[in-house]
Amino acid sequence: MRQVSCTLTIAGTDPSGGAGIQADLKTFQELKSYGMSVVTSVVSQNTTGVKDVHHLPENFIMSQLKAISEDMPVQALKTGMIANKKMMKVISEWLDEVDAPYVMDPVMVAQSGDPLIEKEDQRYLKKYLVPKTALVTPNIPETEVLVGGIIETEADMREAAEVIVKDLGAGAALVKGGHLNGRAVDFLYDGQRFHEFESERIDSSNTHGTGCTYSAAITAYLSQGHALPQAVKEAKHFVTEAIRHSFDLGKGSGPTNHFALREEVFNQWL
Ligand SMILES: Nc1ncnc2c1ncn2[C@@H]1O[C@H](COP(=O)(O)OP(=O)(O)O)[C@@H](O)[C@H]1O
Ligand SMILES: Cc1ncc(COP(=O)(O)O)c(N)n1
Repeated sequence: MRQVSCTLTIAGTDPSGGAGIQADLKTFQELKSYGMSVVTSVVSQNTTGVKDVHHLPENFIMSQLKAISEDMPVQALKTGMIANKKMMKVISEWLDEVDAPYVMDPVMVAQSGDPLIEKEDQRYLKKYLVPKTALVTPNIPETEVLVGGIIETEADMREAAEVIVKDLGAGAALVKGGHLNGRAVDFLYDGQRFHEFESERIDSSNTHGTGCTYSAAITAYLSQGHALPQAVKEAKHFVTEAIRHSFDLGKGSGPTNHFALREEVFNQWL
């Protein structure tokens, strides 16, 4: 019988295809994992920003989650945009029935600056979801919300990663440095030690969906049995190449290139 790893994303949509559920499914597919998705919010957005948002009722989110868990295996899962407390609560309840590593991308604001989660509900991510994670992957502004403080240096990033694990109860924390100047470095704290993942900073404004793509890639590698530091290392390579070969599409911050590791496709474009 053919075996395949199954990965699930629970997130909002991006009709322009660079972020959210669409980015997650493209990433799963590229990394040879069978992708599944549960929509939380339908977001009308493109590379320039968010136009409108329609939140699905929490009972409908639960219905989708049950449709997956009563029928399909899940080897690893991730969450992206979860707009409000009611959604967080049902997802948290459902997670109690699932035995698979859970990666949380604590999405709060789109690259364009538009909010994707109700501000007063941000704190409920910590209460309902962070303690159930195998990994949380905040960028700098999200880290500041999670730990309450300003992150300006690499030392601050490391300290925050430790707080997210030791005080907030995450399984591990990957604090991403894309929003700081200088090298693009991320710090993983796994409860025992730090791991550092570095790449050169690529001169590109096409970074729409980088956080989604990165956390989806980590999820795909975890579903295939990689240990966490190895999964992050491979995913960092994937997202770096996706930024390096990103598409100049749209009028705003363009999407990353999920084909970037495929030489045969890539050579055709050169
Ligand atoms: N210009 C860039 N060059 C290389 N890597 C980058 C660049 N911008 C972001 N990254 C990397 O992309 C990943 C996503 O980072 P970040 O921008 O911090 O998150 P988010 O997309 O959630 O805001 C991280 O590994 C970060 O280091
Ligand atoms: C539905 C959804 N989820 C997440 C993001 C964040 O992506 P990014 O910060 O990389 O623009 C987004 N724009 N839309």
